[in-house]
Amino acid sequence: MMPSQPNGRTAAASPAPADPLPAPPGPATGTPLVRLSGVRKVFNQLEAIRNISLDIGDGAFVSLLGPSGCGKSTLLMMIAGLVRPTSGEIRVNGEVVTGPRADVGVVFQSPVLLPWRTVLDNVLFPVELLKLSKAKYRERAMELLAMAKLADFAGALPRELSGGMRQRAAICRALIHNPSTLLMDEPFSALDAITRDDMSVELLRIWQANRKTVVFVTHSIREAAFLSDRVLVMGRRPATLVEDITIDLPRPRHIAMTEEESFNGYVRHLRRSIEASHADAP
Ligand SMILES: Nc1ncnc2c1ncn2[C@@H]1O[C@H](COP(=O)(O)OP(=O)(O)OP(=O)(O)O)[C@@H](O)[C@H]1O
Repeated sequence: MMPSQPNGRTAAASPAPADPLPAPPGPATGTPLVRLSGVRKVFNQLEAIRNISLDIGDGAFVSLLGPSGCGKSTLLMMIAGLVRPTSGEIRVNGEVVTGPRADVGVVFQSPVLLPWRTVLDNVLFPVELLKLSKAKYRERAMELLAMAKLADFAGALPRELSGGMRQRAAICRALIHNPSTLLMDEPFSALDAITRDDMSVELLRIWQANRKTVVFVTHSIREAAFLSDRVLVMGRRPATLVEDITIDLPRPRHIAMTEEESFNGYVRHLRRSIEASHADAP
């Protein structure tokens, strides 16, 4: 039987931000970074999400896993402040979410870079939206691009980049203003299998260097098991959380680990959990 208790890990100290923004809260405050209380979402007559309550600890990597249409993106967009819950409450850093927040970065399925801007200017775009000084953030942008192995492409236009490179640039853009929380909605789903594996390892490297709290939406069981500290399995619509599974595999993780029995045990367990929760779906 797999362990299925909430993850209580706290983050290592974040590197000092190279900007004047308030630093993310330190570890072990006792307060979860993201808290959902009785969250429900109804679209017209359709109940998409039913009564989800959930705490996500500071620095955790948590995946929302479930089949297409179960409500994963809706839940993520509510945490991002881009969709309002019908009832219930969402808090990030202790504050009720009422709209998009500067301490939350979002990475969408498609990288949506502005085609006429260079990679560097795309990464700096949130800085402009937040009316912060671009000059102050330039160095940080170059550091992020170097971390994402894109330093040589800072002056390139998005069309000169591969899909994987564009998605890495979008991740840099989401990190530029040093948000404490990174929300990712199936960011690798358009990539081929090899690039997807490479990007997963890359994301874990970036996450470990920056110690963000990550909420990652996927319908890939393997991807969820490989990346996460904790996988939340979502049941069919109206979505509820059917299982909360701690992935107790060592870090740093390497793709070779996906061939090990311990990894495959988690994959089998997650698959059974999804199958059981969707067995009587119409
Ligand atoms: N703006 C909207 N208006 C009406 N219904 C919506 C809206 N957004 C989502 N829904 C419905 O809510 C349900 C959940 O959709 P959602 O996109 O959150 O699922 P998902 O699990 O992310 O799916 P996928 O993996 O295919 O992206 C679906 O039945 C969808 O049709």
